[in-house]
Amino acid sequence: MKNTPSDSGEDKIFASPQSEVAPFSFNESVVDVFPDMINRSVPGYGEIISSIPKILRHYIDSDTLIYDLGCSLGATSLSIARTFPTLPITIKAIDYSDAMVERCKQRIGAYNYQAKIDIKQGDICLVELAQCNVVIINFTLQFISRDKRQALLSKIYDALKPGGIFILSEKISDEDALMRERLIELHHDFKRDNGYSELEISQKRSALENVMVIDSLSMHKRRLREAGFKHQSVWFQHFNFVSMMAIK
Ligand SMILES: C[S@@+](CC[C@H](N)C(=O)[O-])C[C@H]1O[C@@H](n2cnc3c(N)ncnc32)[C@H](O)[C@@H]1O
Ligand SMILES: O=C(O)C(=O)C[C@]1(C(=O)O)C=C[C@@H](O)C=C1
Repeated sequence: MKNTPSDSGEDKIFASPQSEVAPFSFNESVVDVFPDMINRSVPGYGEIISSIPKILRHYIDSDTLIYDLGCSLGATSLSIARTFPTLPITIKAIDYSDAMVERCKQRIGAYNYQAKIDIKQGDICLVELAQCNVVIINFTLQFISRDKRQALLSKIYDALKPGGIFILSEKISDEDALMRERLIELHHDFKRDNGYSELEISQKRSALENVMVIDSLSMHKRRLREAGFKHQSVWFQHFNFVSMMAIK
């Protein structure tokens, strides 16, 4: 995807030694480099974003309502809107970070499509969801406190119309200690291959500690079942990053 100049910076946030690494936050400096950061940090990110419209092909009609929860700069919403440029679908994109929401609003205006993308600042644990056809949460549940995750998934299940689809992408922690270690090594190799230094990898890791709390795949599966989803599958995995789909 083409970036607008304001968010096309190279991620150098953790490149210099910091005497004390502050907890990671989706602030203005992160927003400036976010597309570069997420593409170089999340294996399969681009493939997930470009595959989601293909998965949704069978769920999308003119009056479809889609939620993109934790939308950041709107990559998922834009990917959908640009794949179906003639359909007047409605996408409600919500993010907690003011900086993300402001930049997302500038970004989505830069393209032509019929979809109405409505971007709002808000906490996805608190917002009310209308009856909808599709809900997507890409790499955001991991930033929500664990004790709120089940309630959020249950709210999503309740909001979906029968036959509606939920897409959940997350970093996961393998339950097998050896595999967990190997997958973390592979992820760090992925970051190295993308130009991050040892210092950048370790300082970001410290910044994310206690901010990004990751679950096992079986925990995600259990939560989806508990929320009411009877049909679920992992449709994508690259190292310790997965995307799941669940149908009501
Ligand atoms: C890794 S980014 C998501 C990436 C995005 N979905 C994409 O595919 O490009 C996580 C986002 O979740 C947002 N976030 C974290 N907690 C949130 C909450 N409680 N409500 C809404 N957004 C939240 C952050 O502000 C951040 O923009
Ligand atoms: O696990 C890591 O080291 C990451 O950098 C992952 C991750 C994510 O999954 O959201 C963390 C923060 C940024 O938003 C980009 C990527």
